[in-house]
Amino acid sequence: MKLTLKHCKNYAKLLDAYSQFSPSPLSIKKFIDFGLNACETTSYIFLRKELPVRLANIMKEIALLPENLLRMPSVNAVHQWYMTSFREILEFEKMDDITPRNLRNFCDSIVKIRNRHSDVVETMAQGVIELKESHDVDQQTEHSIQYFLDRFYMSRISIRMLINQHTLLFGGQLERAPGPTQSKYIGCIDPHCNLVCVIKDAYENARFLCDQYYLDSPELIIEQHAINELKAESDVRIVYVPSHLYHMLFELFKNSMRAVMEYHGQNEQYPPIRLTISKGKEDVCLKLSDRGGGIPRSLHDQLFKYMYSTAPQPSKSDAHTVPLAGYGYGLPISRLYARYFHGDLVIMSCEGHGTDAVIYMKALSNEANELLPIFNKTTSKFYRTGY
Ligand SMILES: CS(=O)(=O)N1CCC(Oc2ccc(-c3c(C(=O)NC[C@H]4CC[C@H](C(=O)O)CC4)noc3-c3cc(Cl)c(O)cc3O)cc2)CC1
Repeated sequence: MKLTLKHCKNYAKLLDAYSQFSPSPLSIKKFIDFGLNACETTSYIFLRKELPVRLANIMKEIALLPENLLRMPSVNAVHQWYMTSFREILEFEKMDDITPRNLRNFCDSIVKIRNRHSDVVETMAQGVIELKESHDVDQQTEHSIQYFLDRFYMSRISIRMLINQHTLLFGGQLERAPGPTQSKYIGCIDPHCNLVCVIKDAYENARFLCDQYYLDSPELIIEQHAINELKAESDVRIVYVPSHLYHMLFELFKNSMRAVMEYHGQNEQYPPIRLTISKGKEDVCLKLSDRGGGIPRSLHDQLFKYMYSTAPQPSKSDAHTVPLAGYGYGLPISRLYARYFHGDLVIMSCEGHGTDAVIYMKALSNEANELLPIFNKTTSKFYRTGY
């Protein structure tokens, strides 16, 4: 649909209108309680407002990005995807009657939006590279980009969580096996997530890559400690989104394996990665400890940067020495997944020895609230002044 000037003015007004609302954070408990007695109409009425609110809040920040970045082809493409998705979802706010047809069209529409945005992370990374290759990037711009991308990817995690819950609960794609449903999940949430199962899955997949590249890999030793409930043989469980936890663990195992294999060279015996699971009253912690020689404290912040000011582009010729500065977004986005439900991901490295990486999660699902970026005057001020 061609956007006339009138349309653009209308959308600018709608963007302002929806960005005046703050996103409404949900806890894992609220997701579970709703999913146990799920009503599609209730979910539709909530989402047809909440999705445009969350889109509008982050779109206002996209508009505040440095001009040079906003003009990059890849960043412009992402901006267009957001405007198209915002326009499409608003169509449902205009509908008064709620019919099975409208509910089905809504489901189809949010699946289309999810698919449209599937390559946003890679496309934004390409936009940052386009900027670096065409402009000198000062420190203020780099800080603005770091600040924006943390908020932008957190917003994207939250929007995809809402879409996934609705489409998994009501999308009807999953053919239910006859008789009592086999799936214990509530949408993408596992109410009894066995941590050891997710840990072993992430470890085996990271180990496969490590074996392919280094022809060997460090072993994994797991210890579990939990107050009260843990009997000798049972595994620690938590109400969580296994795919989020897998993403974090896979990234951390890759980093530990790379450090250990690079630090110990052609050793016959590589020191194992030790993973400690602890469940307290407030926190569930997963600590990965490796003896990969660690990194200097001065480089800690580099690990979480989306943009490298100094590291050269890794040339194909020296592919065997994978630089500290990678070009993924694995670690910063893993930290966002941990923070999304009010947890955290912390790296503590001791140069000359090794690194501890700790994933903190909330033990109680009613405390695991979404952490959502909110557009307001303070946000705008940061983009203008940098603090
Ligand atoms: C942005 S990203 O998400 O895409 N990503 C971040 C991750 C990065 O890869 C890695 C991997 C491992 C390491 C690493 C080293 C290491 O490498 N030491 C040796 C260098 C010490 C400085 C030395 C120098 O002075 O430059 C040059 C050698 N030591 O300890 C770790 C380590 C890190 C994490 Cl986070 C961990 O969880 C476990 C670990 O053992 C660093 C970087 C790709 C990019």
